Amino acid sequence: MRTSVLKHISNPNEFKRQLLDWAQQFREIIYLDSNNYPQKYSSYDAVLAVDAFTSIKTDYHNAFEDLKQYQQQTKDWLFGHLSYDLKNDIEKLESSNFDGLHFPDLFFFQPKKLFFLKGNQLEISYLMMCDDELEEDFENIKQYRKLKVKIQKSKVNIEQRISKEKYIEKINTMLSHIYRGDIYEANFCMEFYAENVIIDSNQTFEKLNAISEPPFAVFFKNNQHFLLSASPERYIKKEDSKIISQPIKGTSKRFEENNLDEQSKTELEQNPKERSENIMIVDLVRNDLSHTATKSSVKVEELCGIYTFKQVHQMISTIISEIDNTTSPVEILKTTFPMGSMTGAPKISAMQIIEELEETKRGLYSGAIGYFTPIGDFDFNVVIRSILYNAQEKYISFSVGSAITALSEPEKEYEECLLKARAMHEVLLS
Ligand SMILES: C=C(O[C@@H]1C=C(C(=O)O)C=C[C@H]1O)C(=O)O
Repeated sequence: MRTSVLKHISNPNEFKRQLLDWAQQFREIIYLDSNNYPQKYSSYDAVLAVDAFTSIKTDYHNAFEDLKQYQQQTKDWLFGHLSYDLKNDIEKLESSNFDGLHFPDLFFFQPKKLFFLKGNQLEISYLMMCDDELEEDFENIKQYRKLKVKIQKSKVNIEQRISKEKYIEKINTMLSHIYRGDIYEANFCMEFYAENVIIDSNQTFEKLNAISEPPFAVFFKNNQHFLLSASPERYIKKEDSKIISQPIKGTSKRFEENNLDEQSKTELEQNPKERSENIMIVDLVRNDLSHTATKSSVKVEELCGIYTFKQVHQMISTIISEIDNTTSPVEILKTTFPMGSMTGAPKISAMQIIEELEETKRGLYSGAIGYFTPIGDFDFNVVIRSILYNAQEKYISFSVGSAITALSEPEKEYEECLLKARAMHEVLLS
């Protein structure tokens, strides 16, 4: 069904830039970049999928079943996204908060043209219907120089959907739910947005990616919908019969001065609030994975590891399990979605309270973006630290959040949100 060719790339960083610039001509684009971040479970350094041959786009009703059928019928590479609101297909929940972006709840496509980069090796894989274009495209990409078209960028005026006073009030309400025993932990998020703006999405992504260099960066385009993501977090990956989930909970500041930076890392590692919020989510993920795991196969491979990124230090745990080969890949997503790190514990009550207190429909923020392989393996990130853009409606949005537990201080949570929002602010205002 596909024709594949291997090429040697002498300058992978330059090639990645050319590849993404060349890709802009297509209506559907997913570009994934792990930015050479050292990690145990990485399959590629970068992947580009463009030009849909087939696709599926749905709201949440019956979405996982539709995706399951689409994946089983195509048995090819599929790239796309799951939005947070697919929770409504899994549980009796609803999403009635404000939405300025209007992304579909679920979108996947089977790309005609695919590129996989690992080290100096590039694999190009084209559907046979267009494999006569492969060599010519490769030559074009190598010589690709972006045309300096001046996009009439507008001044971006970023507003905050929830004021600081209201934020503190809402966190206090969240805390009263926790003291009452309704929940132990919930991730509360708020939106920053700008109206009537036109941005150069490719250039904005390049800037955001350069100042963050995260392992799960994504440039996504579906006609007028864009996601420019600098996510450091993996939601879930499947490699044969092994499932890997890597929730992040626990965030601390970076400092230029080495001593202060080390201190910030140590404080994160030892902080009882950050550790307990991480461990509660590890328990939840263990429970989620147990729905599809073979007996006694759920294991915590790493608990509360500290990882440094350009913008922040993060605490990450790795939970693994084994499945037997009759389990459908979509079933594994359905029984773990939405990811524990963006919801809370217990999950359903946390999602209900989140819906009540937040003011923006999460949509693709707090969802996942990734791919299925032809044999049904997959890899998905968590959509955070991301700019979402509806070019037709000239609307830009980025949300940030943090985990609220009994040990939370509202002022500190507010500061953590601003810290996470800093990179997005910086690139949009520069
Ligand atoms: C909600 C966000 O991040 C989530 C919350 C984190 C935390 O509370 O420490 C860390 C990673 C994410 O799971 C965000 O970046 O917007």
